Amino acid sequence: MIKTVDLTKKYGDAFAIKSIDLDLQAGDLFGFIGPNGAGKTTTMRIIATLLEPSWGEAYVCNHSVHTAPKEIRRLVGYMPDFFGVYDDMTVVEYLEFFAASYRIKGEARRKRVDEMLDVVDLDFKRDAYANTLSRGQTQRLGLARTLLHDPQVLLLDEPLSGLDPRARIEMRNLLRKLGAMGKTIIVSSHILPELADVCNKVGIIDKGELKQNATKAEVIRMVREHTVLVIQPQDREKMSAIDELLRKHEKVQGCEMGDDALRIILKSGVTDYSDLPRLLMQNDIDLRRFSEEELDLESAFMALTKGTSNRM
Ligand SMILES: Nc1ncnc2c1ncn2[C@@H]1O[C@H](COP(=O)(O)OP(=O)(O)OP(=O)(O)O)[C@@H](O)[C@H]1O
Repeated sequence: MIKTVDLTKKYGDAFAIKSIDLDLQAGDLFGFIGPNGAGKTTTMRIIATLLEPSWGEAYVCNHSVHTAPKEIRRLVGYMPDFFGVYDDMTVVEYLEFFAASYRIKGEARRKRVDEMLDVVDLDFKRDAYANTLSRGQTQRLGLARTLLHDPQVLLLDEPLSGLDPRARIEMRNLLRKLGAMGKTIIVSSHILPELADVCNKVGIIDKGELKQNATKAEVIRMVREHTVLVIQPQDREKMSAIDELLRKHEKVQGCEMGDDALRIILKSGVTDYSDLPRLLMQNDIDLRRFSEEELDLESAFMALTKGTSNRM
């Protein structure tokens, strides 16, 4: 659906983005994550054919941005991070205005606008002036506008930015809904936990370079140097016995005692720990929990953009 090859944009001697390779399939919801100035907007604007790359290729449904920008514009809906609304237009008028610019006419236009108001849950504001909407409602209106021509691909630049917690939840649900409609979506953010929930693929970009580009689970796995196990015995009294047994085990680097479970940090590179539960059971320790600790996307991001994340 979306493919970029060696996509590069330079301003003078400075690289805004450097050799970005993306490959997204229909239905992918790609979280494009990076600090301010990392190159997210530049990448999306090139894919939307609003900016020319210095070199490299970007394709949408096999159409190149160089040779088929018109076809791409029909397929893509781009929502910038900030957009103006006209002071003297109601929500319905605003959407009808943009629907008209897509040459959607008459009854079909009214129907389309109503459908979009329904999708973004803004029908109750249809007759309100667009400039009286809250930030969350304005973002939803922007999304409705982006959806008017029924694009297959959505490029959403920081749609969560500036939203209060409730509006973020609503926008996240909306992203899920659009994903379920089969759209291919790139959504940029530096707000990580919110995106982690909704996307299936993640690209981490920093200083114009794509540091990781994989499924969410793969990114997390790649940055974890040590596997960490969480072990909880049936009997709390056995915690120190576990500590004693495992602390000196050849695969274990260290043990940390918690309230009712232990964190066992394995040595770097050790991924096979299948002998450990057996060892514990041979020593009469019944287990309530024995699992690998999950690393969240935010920690993975911090590990990958060390030293730069303070710019966020
Ligand atoms: N017109 C321009 N002229 C010169 N440099 C530019 C121009 N547009 C962008 N840049 C630079 O390119 C880099 C990438 O910018 P971009 O807007 O793509 O980042 P971003 O990840 O979208 O950041 P943000 O989250 O702040 O929107 C930045 O260093 C920026 O200063």
